[in-house]
Amino acid sequence: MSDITPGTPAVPLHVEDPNVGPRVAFRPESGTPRPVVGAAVVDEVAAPTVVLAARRSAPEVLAGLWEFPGGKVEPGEDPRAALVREVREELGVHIRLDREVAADHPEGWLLGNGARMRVFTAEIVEGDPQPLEDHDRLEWRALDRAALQELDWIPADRPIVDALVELVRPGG
Ligand SMILES: Nc1nc2c([nH]c(=O)n2[C@H]2C[C@H](O)[C@@H](COP(=O)(O)OP(=O)(O)OP(=O)(O)O)O2)c(=O)[nH]1
Repeated sequence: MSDITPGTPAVPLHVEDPNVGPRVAFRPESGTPRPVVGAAVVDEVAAPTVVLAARRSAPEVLAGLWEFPGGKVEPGEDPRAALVREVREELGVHIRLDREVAADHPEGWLLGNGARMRVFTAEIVEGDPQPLEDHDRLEWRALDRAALQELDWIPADRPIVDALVELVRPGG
């Protein structure tokens, strides 16, 4: 007889790995996920030619994928202030935000976990970016759709990359 009882989640919450013992395989976020902010850091907001992509080193499920540096907004924190803070923590640079890469939703782009992310273009006003936290590699890439999409982005970021290229296109 099956040991599955009504109400048992379809996705197991724990898996047994003979090498490391039980671990959490997938834990849905409870409640509303915290909003996320990301920075499309360009060389110069007035005439951008390249954007800074960052490769995640953690968590395991995202490691190796490229993203916009940034992170979660703290409760009560202004999203733009949160983004400046996150980029300082992660890359060790101070940025000045410019335009929003607008989504078709005021709270931003839908991410894989149901959170929404607002993305802003930005330029560095102080410091030399280094992968200090959460990333193992940074790369300046031409603001060209094909060149950017060659990277292995977090899937939810691909439409944002296209929108960024459109936004910074002369006349965009
Ligand atoms: N920073 C960033 N996060 C992204 C992007 N695309 C995307 O799906 N995400 C997801 C990955 C994470 O689930 C979430 C951001 O969480 P995070 O781990 O970077 O946040 P955080 O630095 O504040 O870290 P913590 O509070 O969880 O320790 O958004 C992106 O381009 N940039």
